[in-house]
Parts: sequence; C-alpha cells; structure tokens
Amino acid sequence: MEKIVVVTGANSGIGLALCDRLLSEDGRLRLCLACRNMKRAEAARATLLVSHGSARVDLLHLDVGSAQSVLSAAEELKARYHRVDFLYLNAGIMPNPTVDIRAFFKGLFSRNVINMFATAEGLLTQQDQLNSDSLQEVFATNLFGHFLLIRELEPLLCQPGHTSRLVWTSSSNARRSAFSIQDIQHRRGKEPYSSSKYASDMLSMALNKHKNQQGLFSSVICPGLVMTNLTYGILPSFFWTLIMPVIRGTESLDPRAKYHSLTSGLGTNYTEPRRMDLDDEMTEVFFSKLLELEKEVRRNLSKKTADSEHYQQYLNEIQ
Ligand SMILES: NC(=O)C1=CN([C@@H]2O[C@H](COP(=O)(O)OP(=O)(O)OC[C@H]3O[C@@H](n4cnc5c(N)ncnc54)[C@H](OP(=O)(O)O)[C@@H]3O)[C@@H](O)[C@H]2O)C=CC1
Ligand SMILES: CC(C)=CCC[C@@H](C)[C@H]1CC[C@H]2C3=C(CC[C@]12C)[C@@]1(C)CCC(=O)C[C@@H]1CC3
Repeated sequence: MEKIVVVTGANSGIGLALCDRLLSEDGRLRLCLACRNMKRAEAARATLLVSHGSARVDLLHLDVGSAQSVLSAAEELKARYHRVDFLYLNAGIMPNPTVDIRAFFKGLFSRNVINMFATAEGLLTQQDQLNSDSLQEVFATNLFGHFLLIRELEPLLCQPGHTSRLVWTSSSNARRSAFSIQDIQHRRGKEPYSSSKYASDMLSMALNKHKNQQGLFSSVICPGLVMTNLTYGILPSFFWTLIMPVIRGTESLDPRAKYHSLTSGLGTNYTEPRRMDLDDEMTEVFFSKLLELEKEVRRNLSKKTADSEHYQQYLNEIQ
C-alpha cells in the first residue's frame, strides 16, 4: 500500500536530505513537502525528481509559525489524503544566534570540552520576538505550530487498525535547564532554541502516553551538527571548513530515547539511542498547558475572523 509521508521544512538542509533518503529507501511512497515558501518548495521538488524521476512528490503551503496557516494546511491535507503514515516535524529556526566567544575559549581548556562541542551548552544565545499570534516565534515555529498540526491531523494519524508515526527533528542542544514550566514559550530567557527542543522531547513523550492506544507513535531524532542554512546563520561557511575537523571527532541521532546521528573520530557515521532527561510529572503539566494554549489561540483566531467579517459587513453597508 502507498505510504503518505509529510515533511515540514522540506525545502532545504536536513528536511531535503531526509526526503532524498526516503525516496531512495522506498520508491512507492508519496511524499508531501510542507513548506512556507512555494518557490523554494518547487526547487526542492525539482531537485528530488532529478534523482528520483518517477517519485510522487506533492507540495503544500505551510508556515508552521502561523496558526492560521497551520489550520489551512491541515484542511488541505485532509482533503487530499485519507491517512498520513509518517509526519516528520522538522521545520525549525534559530534566529539571531550569538556565540559566546569567552565561554568557548574557557570551555576549550576545561573538562567539559567534548560536551561543549556536542551540545553547545553555555555557548549559544538567540534573540526571539513575538509572531502575529502573539506567541514567541521560536516556540511557535519549532514546537507549537507542529503541535497544532498534529491536533488537526488526528483524523488522518489515528485510524483504527493502522499505525502512524511522528518524527521530531530535535537537537543535542535540547536542555532541561533552558526550559521552565512557568515560561513554556521562553519569553524571558536567552535560549529559546534549546528550550523549544527540550519542549519537543517532552511533547513526543506526552503524545506517546496519550496517543499510542490510538495507533500514533512519536520519536525524536538528533541529527548531530549538520552544515545547513541554520548553521551558516551562526558562523560563515569558511569558518566551518576550518573548525569542522576538530568538531567531527566529538560530534553527536523506545519513547524515552533520542536517536543521535554520530560520527567517530575516523569519520564513520553511526546512530546511537540515548535516554532523554525527562520528568513524567512536568511532561504532563506541559501537555495540559499546550492544550490550554491551543484553546486560547483558536479563540483569538475566531475573534480575528469575526472582527474582519464585521468590518467587511460595515464597509458593504456604508458603500
Ligand atoms: N543543522 C544542525 O546542525 C541541526 C539542526 N537541527 C534541526 O533540524 C531542523 C532542520 O534544520 P536545518 O536543516 O539545519 O536548517 P535549514 O534552515 O536548512 O532548514 C530549516 C527548514 O525549516 C523551514 N522553516 C523555517 N521556519 C518555517 C516556518 N515558519 N514554516 C515552515 N517551514 C519553516 C525552512 O524553510 P525556509 O527555507 O523557508 O527558511 C527550512 O526548510 C530544525 O528543526 C533544526 O532545529 C537539529 C540539530 C542540529
Ligand atoms: C571558534 C569558535 C567560535 C567556535 C565555536 C563553535 C560553535 C559555533 C559550535 C560548537 C558546537 C556547535 C553546535 C551547534 C552550533 C554551533 C556550535 C555551538 C548547534 C547548537 C547547532 C544546532 C543544533 O541543533 C545543535 C548543535 C550543537 C553543537
């Protein structure tokens, strides 16, 4: 039977490489590239078709950072497909990253050096902002938009007698200490990326608890350090070429494991499951906070729609 696979943020980097790999592994699947920029999505589709001429590759407009776009995209998916077998929650951002050079040199001569290169602990901060739904942009893009998408797609993902799988592109930068259950959007801190990735680890576990009985399974992967637009936003490409030989040697892909992609000092690639630092109680509280926030965002969206309809009506009346 044809498998339907949806990948968010599929037009570049890890998402595009993943699509290429999926098509190489299974020529019968039907792939849907869910992207915010349709020109880039077209280009990605064309690239995939060069090496997989007979592949079925659909495009879908989806801005995971906008609740309205997520709802529209989910409607479109429900109209197009009867079921989704795999949903890869891959789109992600790290806006305005800053590397703490002092911390880097301090870390270089400490016992923590390997961990520092593998996880960027203490090295990276970002500047976040509010999006059009008044949510923190990193939280909205990396986590909440995906959560809303899953909620909307439940009819396609949770079907009797059928198993579907969610796969989150998480990160070794996901850290419990960057996340606060009192501030799930990370409004106050300087590590929104790390917080959002820890939140996705927790959400994956909560979804397993709540949805496994309905045939929906979730897992998280960690691709290691990959040269993509995201990493070129941290340091320019020539810099990476210089430091990559150093980083390579230390690089870091059951519901409680994160699948780390690793490279040995000799350059051999392998994957290793590692247990995540998760707290069952906090995960449950987080899940209920997300459900509350979902209600609030839906209320705000309905209000916005009603307001613009009233305004349109008023304009019609005065004309
Ligand atoms: N590179 C790395 O070392 C690591 C990356 N990751 C994670 O991997 C994932 C992919 O990132 P990577 O490939 O590195 O970086 P890229 O910037 O190449 O890819 C990110 C993708 O997400 C898309 N995207 C961003 N914002 C939105 C949005 N609002 N709606 C829809 N799509 C969006 C981008 O689209 P557009 O082209 O339009 O910007 C792009 O296709 C991210 O979740 C990242 O956090 C995890 C660990 C390490
Ligand atoms: C000479 C100098 C200033 C070196 C700095 C190296 C750092 C920029 C990298 C060391 C570990 C890297 C890392 C990431 C970004 C770049 C580093 C901090 C990620 C945070 C990128 C995105 C991820 O999801 C995880 C990566 C972990 C390691």
